Amino acid sequence: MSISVLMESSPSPVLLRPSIEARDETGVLFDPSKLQNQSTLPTEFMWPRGDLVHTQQEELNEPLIDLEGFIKGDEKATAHAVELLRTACSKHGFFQVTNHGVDSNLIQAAYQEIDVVFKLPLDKKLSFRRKPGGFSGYSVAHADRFSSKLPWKETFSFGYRGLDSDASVVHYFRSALGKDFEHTGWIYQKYCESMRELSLVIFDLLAISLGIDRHHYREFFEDGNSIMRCNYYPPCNNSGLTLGTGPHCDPTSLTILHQDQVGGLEVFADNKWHAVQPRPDALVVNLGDTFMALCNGRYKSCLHRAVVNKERERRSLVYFVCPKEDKVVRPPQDLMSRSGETREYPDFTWSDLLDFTQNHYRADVATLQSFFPWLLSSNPTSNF
Ligand SMILES: C=C1C[C@]23C[C@H]1CC[C@H]2[C@]1(C)CCC[C@@](C)(C(=O)O)[C@H]1[C@@H]3C(=O)O
Ligand SMILES: O=C(O)CCC(=O)C(=O)O
Ligand SMILES: [Fe+2]
Repeated sequence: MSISVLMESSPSPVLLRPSIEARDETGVLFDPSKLQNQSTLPTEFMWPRGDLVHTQQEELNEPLIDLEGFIKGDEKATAHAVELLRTACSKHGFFQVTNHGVDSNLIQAAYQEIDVVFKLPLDKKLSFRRKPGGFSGYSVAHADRFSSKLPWKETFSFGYRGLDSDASVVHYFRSALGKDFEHTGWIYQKYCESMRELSLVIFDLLAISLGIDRHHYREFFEDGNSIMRCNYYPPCNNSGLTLGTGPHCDPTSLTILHQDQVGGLEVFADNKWHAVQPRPDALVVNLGDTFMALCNGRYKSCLHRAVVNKERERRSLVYFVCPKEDKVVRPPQDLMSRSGETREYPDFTWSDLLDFTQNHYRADVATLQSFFPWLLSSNPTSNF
């Protein structure tokens, strides 16, 4: 089968276009296995110079936060972790955690299953591709959504319902991929459960660091529905001209990411891009736009991107924590009343922001700035 990127008559770098069926005659699609052998880069994958600016050699002086003491209730270790977290979140919204309680065998198993999924024949992968407007499923370079600045990656995403008593991830794999994928489903079910548990620990630490009720964010997110995404970045002959994932802040609340040993994740801090060295024992944590709104901008949504590699394929496992769709996102009363701060952002729901990023706007460095005028114009009675 020959698949290449869908073309359209008037390419638009930012706006979404209506999704088009994979083999529409108006365009061409990409077959990822053929693409990586091409010597020239299709123009759809070229990124502007400004987005490709080089990485600093100096590593980011990011904190590595050991969670063991906090999880065990050790006061001194907690105070130390809180201090590191507060500084990092105020500066760039990025840190790594070790002794996080997620079984390293489970992480390894999740990588094996990534390979099971991405090595499937393309027509099988397309049978569970992302449906227009949704976020679950397989995607090649998001070529059905965008026409330029395509990311050099294949992705596979699915939802995870917290408080999940009916193994929704396993159900998804069984219904979308088939019953042969039940084992894969169970690995990701367990992976998401572990990530959820860890996210609640991190929310406790974030609340302590902001001086509010320790369980405030845990309670807010306990019934949330999160998104799990597996990223596969094929090697690229023209790695200097494209990006695996362009510069962006995650619109979600908290992102817990594991990258393989190839490396490629970069974080923007002190006005430069910094490579994040892969650490098999660590999980990368990014704050997203929704958390920034939940703490009235005290902490930053982390600006990051992923570069691609000339020789080696790369994988990452990303768990995006989201509130329950209809919950109102607003900073806690005790944060606001104590400081006398004014509100930085209007109220919104995750369902609105998700709709915005899946149907109206491609998430980037300025999603929130673009979201609020859109939200207010579609809902003029909003309370801001
Ligand atoms: C709600 C989401 C939209 C994206 C997946 C999750 C959180 C991160 C977003 C994303 C990764 C930011 C960069 C652009 C994007 C289109 C991508 O490259 O995948 C974004 C995701 C998406 O809209 O699918
Ligand atoms: O693959 C990576 O390291 C980064 C991916 C990412 O930022 C994302 O999926 O939102
Ligand atoms: Fe991201």
